[in-house]
Amino acid sequence: MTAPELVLTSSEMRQADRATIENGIPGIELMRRAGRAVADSAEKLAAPGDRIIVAAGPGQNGGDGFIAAALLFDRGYQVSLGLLGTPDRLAGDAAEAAKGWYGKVERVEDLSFHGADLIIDALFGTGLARDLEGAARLAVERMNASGRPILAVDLPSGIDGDSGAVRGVAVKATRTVTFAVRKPCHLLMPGRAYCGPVEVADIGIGGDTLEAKGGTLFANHATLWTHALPRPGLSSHKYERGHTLVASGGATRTGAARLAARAALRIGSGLVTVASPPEALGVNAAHLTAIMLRGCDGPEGLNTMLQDQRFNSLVLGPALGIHAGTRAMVAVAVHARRSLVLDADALTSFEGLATELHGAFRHAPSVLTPHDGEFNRLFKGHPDLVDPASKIERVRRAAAYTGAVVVLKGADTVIAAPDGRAAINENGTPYLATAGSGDTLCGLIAGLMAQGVPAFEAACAGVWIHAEAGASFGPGLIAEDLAELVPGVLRDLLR
Ligand SMILES: NC(=O)C1=CN([C@@H]2O[C@H](COP(=O)(O)OP(=O)(O)OC[C@H]3O[C@@H](n4cnc5c(N)ncnc54)[C@H](O)[C@@H]3O)[C@@H](O)[C@H]2O)[C@@H](O)CC1
Ligand SMILES: Nc1ncnc2c1ncn2[C@@H]1O[C@H](COP(=O)(O)OP(=O)(O)O)[C@@H](O)[C@H]1O
Ligand SMILES: [K+]
Repeated sequence: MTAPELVLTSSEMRQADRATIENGIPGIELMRRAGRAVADSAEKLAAPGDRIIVAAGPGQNGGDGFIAAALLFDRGYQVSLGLLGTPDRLAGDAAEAAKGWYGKVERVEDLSFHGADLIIDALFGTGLARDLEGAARLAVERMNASGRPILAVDLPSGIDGDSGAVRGVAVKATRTVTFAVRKPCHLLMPGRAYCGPVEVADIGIGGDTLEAKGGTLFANHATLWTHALPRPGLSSHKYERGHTLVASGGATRTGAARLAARAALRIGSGLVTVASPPEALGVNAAHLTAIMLRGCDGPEGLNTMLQDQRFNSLVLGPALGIHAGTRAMVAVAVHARRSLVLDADALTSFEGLATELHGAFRHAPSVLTPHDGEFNRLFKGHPDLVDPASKIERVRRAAAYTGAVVVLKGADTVIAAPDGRAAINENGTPYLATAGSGDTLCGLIAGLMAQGVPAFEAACAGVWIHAEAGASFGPGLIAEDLAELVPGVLRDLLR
């Protein structure tokens, strides 16, 4: 089976580079391999003899640019190179690399990018330390304004490697070539949108080294969780496939729960029941067939229902109402120690009260699925959770704080577990931004947990399957479609 795709932060990557060097591959050799990968990638974007302009920065990213420039010159391209700063400031491997470039070293300020068939952006990589200003900023703005194709070395200059944020201004790359593994900025927004297609070049940093220095952050693909997906045995019966309970809102707010319930059933939960306030039983009954329905009056009603141990997975939140009653239902669910997915109103009801959730979810598999607004409301007053620039860091901290797996939704949904594992999702589509889409996601995750899938794997799989379903439909997608698309996605996964 293919291993999960590791993603390394800038500091983890530096450690992996260092370990590789200590194990006997000199830094300059790594840089030569990186530069060769850049040259090879450039050739895919250029025609023989084309004019290629390399913008090199003051660090090792610039060093990669010098190597690529020399190789491309040898391969018959017309190459010019402009440096940000002066050659005497180059240090380490970059200084060594610069010695192999026999052409003129221009000032990056003097380059005219309009004449280029291809620009190679080797200004900054993982060492970017502050916002771009002055000559660096101007160079990036001029590269972007030229309208010429740009190949970014490691990552588009101006993008923060760990957070994917734009530091003042950033190169809009046509394509990016990175080394060994992808970095968070290749998957997180807005960075991802600046990269173009990302090519990962092997420069000889071993899998063991990458695993040892990273090992907790992944791209969210099937390789991460497919082993955990439920596969019913020949003699399975429905009670072995779990029983998901979804709490419904009042008479005019019932659709969200039914969307979640339907998704739980489609993902394979053996039974699904909607727990409905008495006044909403009629409207729920009018719309449910395979899904069962039970009257459930608030926290006491839920407590009574949960005496039945067969309800092993719960969804609370969609359209449940923002009030103390919802908080009390969450308390009942937590006390009952069932697999639990909390979304929407169940999260917003704790606005400013996050301390009540501190460590609350340690004792049972639990998943919180906020979008940015819900996350910021929930953890208001906790700058350590809300302020970090990196989405990965925010989600990891929230998971550690609550003891739950946290899914921070968006175009770049990040899933993190209290033990530090995290995954970035990338197969979504903007068409998923439609009313009720999040409710469906809750049902998918709860339905997987009902079948015994651990919380982190259930959350990662749920997010991916949800996104895959949405992407397979595309324009015109409405939340009702999502659950119906799940069987097709599952069929491919379980093949
Ligand atoms: N041996 C290694 O570690 C390898 C490193 N490689 C390359 O090395 C890169 C990392 O190199 P570095 O750590 O030197 O970092 P960078 O080359 O990304 O940038 C660091 C340099 O830019 C300056 N700088 C940072 N932010 C600035 C700003 N906003 N305005 C102006 N100057 C700024 C710093 O003072 C420093 O001189 C990677 O992205 C990759 O391209 C590759 O050659 C593979 C091997
Ligand atoms: N631009 C986007 N690209 C990919 N996925 C998106 C995008 N915008 C929203 N989504 C996904 O759509 C879902 C919306 O959920 P949510 O905001 O809770 O909506 P609702 O409350 O209407 O159900 C989430 O899974 C989110 O990750
Ligand atoms: K770059």
